[in-house]
Amino acid sequence: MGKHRNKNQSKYENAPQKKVKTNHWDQDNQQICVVQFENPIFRRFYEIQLPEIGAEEFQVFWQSLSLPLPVTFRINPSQYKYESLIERLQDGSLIKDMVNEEEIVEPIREIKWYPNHLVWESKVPKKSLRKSAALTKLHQFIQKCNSTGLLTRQELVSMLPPLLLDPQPTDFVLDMCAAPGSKTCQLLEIVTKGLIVANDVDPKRAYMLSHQLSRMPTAQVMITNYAAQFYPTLYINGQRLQFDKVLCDVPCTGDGAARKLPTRWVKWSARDGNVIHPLQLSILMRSLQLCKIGGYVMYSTCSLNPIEDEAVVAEVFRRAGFEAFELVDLHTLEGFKTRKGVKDWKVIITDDFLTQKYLQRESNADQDEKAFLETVTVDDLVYEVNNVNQKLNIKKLFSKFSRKQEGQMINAFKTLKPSLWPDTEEFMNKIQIEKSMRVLPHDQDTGGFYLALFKKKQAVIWKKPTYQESIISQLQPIIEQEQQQQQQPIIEQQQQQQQQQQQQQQQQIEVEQIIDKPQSQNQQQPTEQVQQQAQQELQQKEVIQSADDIQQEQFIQDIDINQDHLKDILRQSNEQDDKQQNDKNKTQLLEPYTPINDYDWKIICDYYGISDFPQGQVLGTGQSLDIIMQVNKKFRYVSEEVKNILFDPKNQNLKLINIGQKLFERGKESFGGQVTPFKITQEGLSYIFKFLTKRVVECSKDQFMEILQKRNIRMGDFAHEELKQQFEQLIQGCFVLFYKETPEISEAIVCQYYKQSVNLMCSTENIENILIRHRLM
Ligand SMILES: C[S@@+](CC[C@H](N)C(=O)[O-])C[C@H]1O[C@@H](n2cnc3c(N)ncnc32)[C@H](O)[C@@H]1O
Repeated sequence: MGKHRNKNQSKYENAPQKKVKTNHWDQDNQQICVVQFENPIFRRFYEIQLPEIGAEEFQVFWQSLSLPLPVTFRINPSQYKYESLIERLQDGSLIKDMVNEEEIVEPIREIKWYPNHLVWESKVPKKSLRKSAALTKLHQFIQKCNSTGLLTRQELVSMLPPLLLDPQPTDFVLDMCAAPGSKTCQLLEIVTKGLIVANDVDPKRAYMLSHQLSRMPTAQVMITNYAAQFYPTLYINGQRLQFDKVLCDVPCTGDGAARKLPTRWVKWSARDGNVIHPLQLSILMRSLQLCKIGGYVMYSTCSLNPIEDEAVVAEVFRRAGFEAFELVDLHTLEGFKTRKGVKDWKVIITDDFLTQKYLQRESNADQDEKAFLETVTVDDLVYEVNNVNQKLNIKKLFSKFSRKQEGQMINAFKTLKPSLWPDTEEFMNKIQIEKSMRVLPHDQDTGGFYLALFKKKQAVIWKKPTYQESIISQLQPIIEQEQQQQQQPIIEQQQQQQQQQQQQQQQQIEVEQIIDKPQSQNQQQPTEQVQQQAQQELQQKEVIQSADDIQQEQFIQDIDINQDHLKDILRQSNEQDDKQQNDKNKTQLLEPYTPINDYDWKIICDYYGISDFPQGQVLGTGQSLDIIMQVNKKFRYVSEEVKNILFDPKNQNLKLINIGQKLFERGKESFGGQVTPFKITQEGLSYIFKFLTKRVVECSKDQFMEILQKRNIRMGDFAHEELKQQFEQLIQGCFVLFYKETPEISEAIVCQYYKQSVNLMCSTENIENILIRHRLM
């Protein structure tokens, strides 16, 4: 380890350089810029981190990172008649209808390793798909189906975490970093009866997530807005809520997603991974606490940097030991090529290490070290630091520089957590890191991805981690020892002070931390009294921690936030945390959700002839205000689980973005001065339809489809006399038109009868959803 394969030249230098360029909208400068898909520092980094792939393969890997991604989508199995779409794709009839016969490309193919024929791919990249006249229809069809919820367009690798987390319909699932929500959607397709808590620290993104989910029934969903590393313990029926599954799709540098994020090529820096590692670690630690014993936590990133991946996984084992959880083997998808989690990697402090100067240094290996040192500047001191000796050398190097430069060195060191470094091979074998999964872009023409699945076996108690000898925790005493040797004249006095300090520090550590760390030989043993004290503290803390409910360490406060594009993420996390602390002392700003008041409920029930529907699960906010005439009033339907969480007195001031499914709303329309009674929402219809005994009109399938296509019908022009009479018997207002497919299944749509016309009261997407499904059948 630590040896470079070459002197002043990358082993891949002779390989042809690609020059892919693309226009890209630069958010920061608000202008279109040309992005070149090449970045030598980025490339050099991965040449170092992926030694297991040879030069030739590296070239393929590298080139694949700059190619556009294929379009992939997943059919939503919770949609009625989704099988018809699969059949039409399988027999090719759907494509034949749309694609020009002369088209040479295979327009669409099934992803065989994904279960139940749900995932399909078009090799024609998104851009070409839009431009190609022959494929325009196909593209429009995919877009339409996506907006109506019949399918979800999602990158292939991004489907892996929910797939391998294997949620069950009745599971309680927590999605820690959920926005913009493609993985939450995937969970929602399966978890139809349990609970999904989807969270994001960024309120704007959390609202995007809410919008994304609105394509599907969501009574079992709660969207929250917390910094995940400080996610509060939730209670349900007075009991601590523990999740069956936790998805921990953390914020990352995203370099595995460089194929779809052109800015990664411009802004890439080796330091970014080092900077974001502590936040990723703290989110994973909290996820492991919130999971129930016997449950699963999926950790994933779209970065191939081991510091964001295996280093984070290794650190949770160092902190929790080997008993609390274990890694689950993820290499189980037949026909899908995966790579094992790596046991070894390099820590690069800054990008300069990857540049020419360092390489020149390597080429002059026999040059006198001292002479070389005279020529380097602090910016050149950027290193792969894999053991104490190398680290000491850096310390020596830095010690030659001026104060300002030393300041820079300290800053550089501050970003370095010992957990960035790989542990011994023995340790990595013990945690079975190879069970975690890497996906390289060129293996299957996808993005790059990393996944690790944990099975929780016991309550997690975080301990002070111990690092292998060579890692940074051992650095301080050795440096001090060196300094002592160099400064003999003042040594006695300093030694005494130092010893005292060390003793005090040692005592404090023993008392404050939960320690099961074997003492290193040069550390002093605590006194008997301190041992006793530590033991008492340990017992007390175990009681608290075995409840798995401790406050997280403030990892992020150590983060150096000089990284431009990570700043926002980290600042948000900090702000959210501050806000969370402040919020504790404030009363809640938003009116809380309460069950629908009896007055409105009676109006609704009388109007639609509803009985036996659980009033307690229909909730609204601001109900204390103007109960009777309030316009734009909305009521949402939540599952029993969501209701029980909301009304558990132990859950105080929940930071909610949204809950459940919008079910009733009162618009501004009025009929002869009367406010419209509440209309049912099309999305909520699936929950309430079978409880309606009034204001429902049955028709034939043909009549239904005719009305659906016309959208507005004037009674004067309407040919179906019998149906017309049924409409005319309605008093003005909302009603539901339906036809019966089978005795159990009906297709239904929310309409409004208004004077002499019938209008559909739902979105274009709602209408398209039904029309497409019928065209497919
Ligand atoms: C990789 S993206 C998640 C993608 C999402 N799982 C999906 O499939 O659509 C990471 C998300 O984490 C959020 N985030 C960043 N820091 C966070 C924190 N401390 N707690 C919770 N969410 C955070 C970001 O706002 C971002 O939406």
